[in-house]
Amino acid sequence: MFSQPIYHFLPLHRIHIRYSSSSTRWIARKQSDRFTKQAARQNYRARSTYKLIELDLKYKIIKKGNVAIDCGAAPGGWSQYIAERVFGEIDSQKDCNEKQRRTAKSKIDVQFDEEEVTEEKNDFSKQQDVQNGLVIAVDLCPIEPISGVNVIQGDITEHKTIDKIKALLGNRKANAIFSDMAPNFSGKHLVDHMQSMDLCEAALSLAQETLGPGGTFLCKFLMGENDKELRTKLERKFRKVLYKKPEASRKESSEGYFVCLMYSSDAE
Ligand SMILES: C[S@@+](CC[C@H](N)C(=O)[O-])C[C@H]1O[C@@H](n2cnc3c(N)ncnc32)[C@H](O)[C@@H]1O
Repeated sequence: MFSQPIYHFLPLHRIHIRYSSSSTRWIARKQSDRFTKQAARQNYRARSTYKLIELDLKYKIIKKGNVAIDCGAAPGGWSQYIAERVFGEIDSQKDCNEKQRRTAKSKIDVQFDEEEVTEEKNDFSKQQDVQNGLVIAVDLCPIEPISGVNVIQGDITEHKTIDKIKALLGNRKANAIFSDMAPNFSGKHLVDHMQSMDLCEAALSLAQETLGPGGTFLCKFLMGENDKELRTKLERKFRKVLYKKPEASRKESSEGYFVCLMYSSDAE
């Protein structure tokens, strides 16, 4: 008699979906999280945008007119913010957002400490202006268009993706390379850690091909036995390498970020 499932005829409030207790906790946590709410209010696609905002406010990574590459960019929160900085929307067209962002800044409560790096760090970026700005977002998954952002759907570990990035750069070098890439979680910490290390290596290899002198490299990694080795490698290429866990990064997550400042292609 019924060609469609019975719940099509029930009023919505009568439908009870059974969630497992871990899903219920996940939904509750997501709904109550202040960064999730803030992202919804400020139209950022991901709560993780506040990790980048905290690090950018602290280390002044992104400047108007910069060339920036965002690896593992989907759904696009980081790229939205990077584009706002690069094309200057935060200072001009989006006054309202700027006001909100100042609130975000005060809420994030960034402590400037002795590690703070001042304006002189990225001389290369001072030579550029807004018209020259270029933002490239790369991900395995599709990304809904973001104003001013060049999207490449591809795997960062593949040559053809690197070639597409280089084609967009032309003869320019990047001021900053970001990687918020994360593997598909297997649930086995060692496996996830090793895959995360591979993604960091792929992003670093991109940096070695495309980052200009004095440039910044910011990458997420899952902590584990090999992260010291990665850090040592980074220290050979960057004048300063800092480990950071931004406030928006969940305490229970094993992720951390390396903020690498002042790239030198000749260093070893
Ligand atoms: C945590 S999400 C990034 C969120 C993003 N920063 C934002 O603000 O919207 C991690 C992303 O890394 C991407 N990713 C993982 N491996 C990748 C690879 N080999 N190449 C490109 N992207 C990759 C995933 O598809 C996923 O979208």
